Amino acid sequence: MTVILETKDVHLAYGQKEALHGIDLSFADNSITALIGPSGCGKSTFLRCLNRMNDLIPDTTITGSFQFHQQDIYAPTTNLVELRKKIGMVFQQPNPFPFSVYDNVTYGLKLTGQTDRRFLDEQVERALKQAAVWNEVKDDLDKNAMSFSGGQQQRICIARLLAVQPDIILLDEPTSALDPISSAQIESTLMTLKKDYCIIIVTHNLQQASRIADQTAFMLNGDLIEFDLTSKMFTQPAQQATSDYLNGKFG
Ligand SMILES: Nc1ncnc2c1ncn2[C@@H]1O[C@H](COP(=O)(O)OP(=O)(O)OP(=O)(O)O)[C@@H](O)[C@H]1O
Repeated sequence: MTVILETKDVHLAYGQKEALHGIDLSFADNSITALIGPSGCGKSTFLRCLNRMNDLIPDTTITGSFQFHQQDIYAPTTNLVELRKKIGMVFQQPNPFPFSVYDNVTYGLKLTGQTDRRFLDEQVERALKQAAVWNEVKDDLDKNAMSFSGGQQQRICIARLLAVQPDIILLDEPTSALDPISSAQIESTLMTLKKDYCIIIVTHNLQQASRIADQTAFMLNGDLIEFDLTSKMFTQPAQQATSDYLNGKFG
């Protein structure tokens, strides 16, 4: 596995209040990393730093190093549209655009000027197959994406992101709004996708982290407490706080 994204000494403050106190993490290709920790510990804040979504929040100060391949994510020359194509994000609530499945999945490609219908058709099929939702929507590509179930909408959103060929997929509690069957389908989709992508997922569901993540990072009050192979952390955590959290003593 090759590390493609590395952060060092990441601090983030909302106004005067520091929410991240120096986070060092690295993320490898072809792997899933889970970010876990109690509510308010900074998981989503950290995740949003990785494709500069926090830039949209006023009065936010971010310092530290973010190396994606050999590129500094926060360099003034970074093209944010390109960055977010390479490091895409899936949110807690499925958020398809209120138009057809086809137009959702081709949205990013059309933004880059792609108009060749055959190419777009191929990409729609590829992305929906990769997101494991093709069989359920292939006869309804013209139907409004919002008319599908929550789980299907979430996989359509994953397909929308895959269409522009990202390197990294960020997911912020992607299954917490879904029923158990839809959640299991998303988990299985992610397990397949990790063969081709680097996946970073924020989850409150410890069983989900233990099922799908190769590495897990445990955060607490804006600090990174422990980062290790999931199999190791869940059986032999190095820190007492990790053990207490995994055993449900707080959180
Ligand atoms: N836009 C914002 N403005 C000000 N403070 C914020 C903002 N977003 C988050 N915070 C604060 O930053 C801290 C970390 O929040 P964050 O949402 O990153 O935690 P989290 O671990 O993802 O929590 P949860 O699991 O509940 O989603 C919290 O104290 C939160 O109140």
